[in-house]
Amino acid sequence: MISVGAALEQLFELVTPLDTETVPLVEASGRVMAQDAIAERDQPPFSASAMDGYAVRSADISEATAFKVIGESAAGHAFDTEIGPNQCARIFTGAPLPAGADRVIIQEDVTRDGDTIKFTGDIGTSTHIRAQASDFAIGDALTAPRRLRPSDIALLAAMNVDKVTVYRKPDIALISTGDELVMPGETPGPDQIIASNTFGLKAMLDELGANARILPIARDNRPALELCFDLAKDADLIVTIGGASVGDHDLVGKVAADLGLDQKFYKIAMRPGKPLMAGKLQNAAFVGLPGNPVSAMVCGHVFLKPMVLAMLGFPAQAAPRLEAPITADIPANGPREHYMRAHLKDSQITAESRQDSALLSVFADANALLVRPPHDGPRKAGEIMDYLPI
Ligand SMILES: Nc1nc2c(c(=O)[nH]1)N[C@H]1C(S)=C(S)[C@@H](COP(=O)(O)OP(=O)(O)OC[C@H]3O[C@@H](n4cnc5c(N)ncnc54)[C@H](O)[C@@H]3O)O[C@H]1N2
Ligand code: MOO
Repeated sequence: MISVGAALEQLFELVTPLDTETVPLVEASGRVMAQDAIAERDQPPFSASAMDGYAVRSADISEATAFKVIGESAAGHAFDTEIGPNQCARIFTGAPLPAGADRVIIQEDVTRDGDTIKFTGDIGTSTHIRAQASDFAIGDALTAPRRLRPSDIALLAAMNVDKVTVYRKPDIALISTGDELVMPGETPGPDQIIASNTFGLKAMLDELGANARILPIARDNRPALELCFDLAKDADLIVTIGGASVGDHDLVGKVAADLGLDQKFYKIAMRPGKPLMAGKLQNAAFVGLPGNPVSAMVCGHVFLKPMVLAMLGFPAQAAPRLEAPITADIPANGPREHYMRAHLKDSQITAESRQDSALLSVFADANALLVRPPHDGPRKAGEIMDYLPI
């Protein structure tokens, strides 16, 4: 059995950043930018008023008691006459500052009588001006790789970038295996259960920016598995679930080998997740996950998510860990790195009392995986331990 870290290293060797595509800005949210986006203009493109008021020359302020209003600058309608001594222009928020003016007096501090304004009191010190390019300048870059958030989309729009080059979405084929499985919504026989893993994994991987496809369930026989592998052959990553262990009906490894799998490893020192296998199957990366529902999902967090991020151009690295004190004693760990289902609350972490890798209700209650190194000794309440947020 190899360690979790060694397994992850080998998994990273199976994937590379994918090719790119150009998408319209309206479809770019959540995608990972593959090329820097460059601002095509200054923002603001001119010095603009930040308030509604009057644009004046600050040099006049100490002397003059009254200013003559000679025109108006509104957003989208610049006033193109220079402001002279003791003159001003009516100005509105977002409007270009007329030549000559270098300060805006807000209208609350002014009385107006016809074309004349006077200050009513303390006008403060702010100029109420947004300088040209004070947000960003032409040529400024939003750098890749970057997962585009709504705030990035707004920035790109302001930069007048209407198309973005992003990494293609990883195409991931998810194959449940087992005679006992039916799809959600179907009527299971008395000895059957519902296939849950593919649905949980699809949700996890799609959220990360992949395009995960749930293939038909492969029954526990060679022709069925071969058919599903054939349906999956164009995928970037093929993930099987179940049939990975040592039972008589655990055929995934054997069938994949006969189809030409270049196997990198089988079995890792991890709990849950021991019977994990991986390799290259023709052009696709292949990962065979254990069937136990929590094992499959934990392996998704620990292995599949970092692989997908590497395909999306991010550095190949393990899922980042955080630290928190544990709320109760926990006994010594065995020889496998243990990813205990746990609940983080008020910055403290509590291992769930039941750790069976079949328990999806416990997994759904968990919001963290408490990580125990192999052979970790007993731990006391209050000790700081690593966890993965999930
Ligand atoms: N003698 C041994 N038995 C087992 C070992 C072992 O080392 N020696 N390892 C155990 C461990 S650890 C795991 S994990 C499981 C993994 O077994 P498989 O990958 O072969 O998975 P299956 O036997 O096909 O299924 C296990 C369990 O999960 C259910 N399952 C499978 N697929 C799905 C799915 N898509 N959705 C929901 N549930 C699924 C399946 O019905 C079984 O209950 O092996 C142990 N045994
Ligand atoms: O190690 Mo298995 O992956 O418990 O459930």
